[in-house]
Amino acid sequence: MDRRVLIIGVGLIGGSIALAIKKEHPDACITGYDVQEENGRLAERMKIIDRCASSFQEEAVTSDLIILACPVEEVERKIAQLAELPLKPHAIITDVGSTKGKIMKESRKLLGNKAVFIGGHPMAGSHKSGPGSARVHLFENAYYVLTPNSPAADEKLSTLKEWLKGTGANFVIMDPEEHDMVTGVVSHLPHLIATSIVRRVEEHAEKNDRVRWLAAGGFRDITRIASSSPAMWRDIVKQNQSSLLTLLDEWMEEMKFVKELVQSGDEKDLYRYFADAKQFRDALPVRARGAIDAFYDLYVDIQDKPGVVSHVTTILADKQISITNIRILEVREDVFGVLRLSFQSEDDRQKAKICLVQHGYETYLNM
Ligand SMILES: NC(=O)C1=CN([C@@H]2O[C@H](COP(=O)(O)OP(=O)(O)OC[C@H]3O[C@@H](n4cnc5c(N)ncnc54)[C@H](O)[C@@H]3O)[C@@H](O)[C@H]2O)C=CC1
Ligand SMILES: O=C(O)C(=O)Cc1ccc(O)cc1
Repeated sequence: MDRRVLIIGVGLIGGSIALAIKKEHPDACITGYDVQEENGRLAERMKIIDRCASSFQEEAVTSDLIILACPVEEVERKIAQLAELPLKPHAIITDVGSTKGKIMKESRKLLGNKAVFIGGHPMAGSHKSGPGSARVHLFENAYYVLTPNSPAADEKLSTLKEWLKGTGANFVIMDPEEHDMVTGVVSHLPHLIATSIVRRVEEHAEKNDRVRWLAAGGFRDITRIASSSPAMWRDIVKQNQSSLLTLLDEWMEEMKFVKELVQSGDEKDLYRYFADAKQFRDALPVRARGAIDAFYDLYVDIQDKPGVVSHVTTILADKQISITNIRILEVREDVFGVLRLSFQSEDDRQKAKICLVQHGYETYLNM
């Protein structure tokens, strides 16, 4: 197998793919190109990629594998630009974009080229972004959709799977239109709904500050994804417009039904509505590892006292527990804030929890 890989867009997904490729193919030279130069440099410093380049065109013509890992509108533009280049005859071009229909249509421009295009979408990720959040295990046990665009691309499927073996993902071939409808149902529409819930709550919070304090538990669970990259989601909605319009019509019907249910107050119907949803959700398969589990975060309530943050970090340093990220998240009525500590492993997170609790801190695994 040839050994030059180019990743265009070294953020959460590009960075995680780079780590997974390196794990299985340590000899491969992985170059990253990112329009935000600091992301490329950070990925290089973190040894996520071997080197970063300042022009993707120069790198593309000598690469055996090109992975487009930028927002999906940009994936389309990059395909058109790559189609103009004298790419290596056996090169494979793939992407990781959350939509496939428009990208696959655009990929026809590459058919005149001897390189092949195989669309890709790892069905795992997070609301975090940037190379600092990249994780080698992000895609473990997740489904990874592949959409080859030609018989020549079919022939290269096994080579691409070999490159991506380190992801630990389960590959599945899908038709691009079916992909966009299914991801519309399970990912893109839920994202719009989560975001709209946050916007409703924000409006209420402007009138009553207590809304902010009480926005906990369930609200946080169903709106976590609303903290994702706005640029990425702007592009997904633009690319999957037609599926989303159909799904939004269905959603409005569902809300009409819910309104009638609430209005009727019928105990049996209300119970059934919740029970049916619980039964379906409880039966959904759970993934053993990866995605959100790859982020070992611990939340700690901290009081408004000088030196409290350094007290927390000193307790952990004394126990030789490394923190990979630290952030003060929000202000509540009775406390100064919530500290979010990120660790490299579940083991570190559990150790940190135990020693912080011993020192009287209140900690949570989720917010
Ligand atoms: N975040 C997630 O959970 C998942 C995202 N995806 C897809 O992966 C792709 C990347 O998303 P993330 O890694 O999450 O976002 P990210 O924001 O972490 O990384 C995207 C990177 O692309 C770079 N970029 C933007 N425009 C560029 C351009 N013109 N040329 C070169 N680089 C450019 C950005 O500077 C950034 O570093 C998107 O297409 C998204 O739809 C797929 C599965 C999961
Ligand atoms: O954060 C989460 O739970 C996600 O669902 C992440 C995600 C975002 C976009 C995708 O195309 C696939 C996965």
